[in-house]
Amino acid sequence: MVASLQLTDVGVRYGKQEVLAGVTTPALKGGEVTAVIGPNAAGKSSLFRRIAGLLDGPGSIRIDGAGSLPGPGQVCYMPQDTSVNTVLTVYESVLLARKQGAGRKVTDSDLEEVDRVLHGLQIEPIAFKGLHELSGGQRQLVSLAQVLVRDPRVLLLDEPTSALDLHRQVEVLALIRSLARDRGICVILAIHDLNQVLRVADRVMVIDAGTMVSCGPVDRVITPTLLQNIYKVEGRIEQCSRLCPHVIIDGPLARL
Ligand SMILES: Nc1ncnc2c1ncn2[C@@H]1O[C@H](COP(=O)(O)OP(=O)(O)OP(=O)(O)O)[C@@H](O)[C@H]1O
Repeated sequence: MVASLQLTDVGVRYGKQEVLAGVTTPALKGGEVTAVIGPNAAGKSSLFRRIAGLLDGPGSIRIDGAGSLPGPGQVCYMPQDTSVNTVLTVYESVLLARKQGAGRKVTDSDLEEVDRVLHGLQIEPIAFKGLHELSGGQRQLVSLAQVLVRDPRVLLLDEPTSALDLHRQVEVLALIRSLARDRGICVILAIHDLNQVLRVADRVMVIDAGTMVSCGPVDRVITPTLLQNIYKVEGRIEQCSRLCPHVIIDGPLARL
């Protein structure tokens, strides 16, 4: 079944400080990838933590049209910080993530799913390394494996490619794209690289200073006006040979 997620008037406060208010979206459908963009400290991670049920706050979050609270296992969240302090191996940590809230008995299908995810992310060669022995990029791939293995309805990925080299970024985003399509998962990812957003996303949500300032198809949202208004950078959008739009920084900041 295709998932859907709809936010109505969602907000976040830390104590008395309101960092996000009035976020209302159309129904974000399974099979689609929504990118959340915006300046540092705009409120993107706070929005993710709120959707994942880790923070309370005003507003409603409807998944598959039901209830205002996400049910267990419906939402999987990969935080920005992927540091670890455990002695588990990569394989153990991914299997443990798979079993989270799902009973202790490990079945053949659990093991097959772990193998499938490790293979998809091409991290089989490090399966039996300790988490503490991994590079930053490897840790990020393992964190991704830990959420993908749980078969979520809604997948929230906070900067999932920030530590990856270009080849891995391209591969991981392609994997996320096809998982969304094949499994009908609703994927929302925060990402700063606008060129990757233009390649992977169907829809873009722009958060600026705790407010959603726009939400729509990528080509309508990522424009020279957005570059200027949100990022204070002059630029234009051009298409590559495969007709995918790319941001070209131009003007005084083009060459430093
Ligand atoms: N645990 C916390 N307690 C208090 N304030 C917080 C907490 N976490 C975040 N904030 C504040 O909330 C605001 C939004 O932070 P958030 O992490 O959501 O931004 P972001 O858009 O994800 O930023 P970035 O792009 O830099 O990761 C910031 O002003 C931040 O200082």
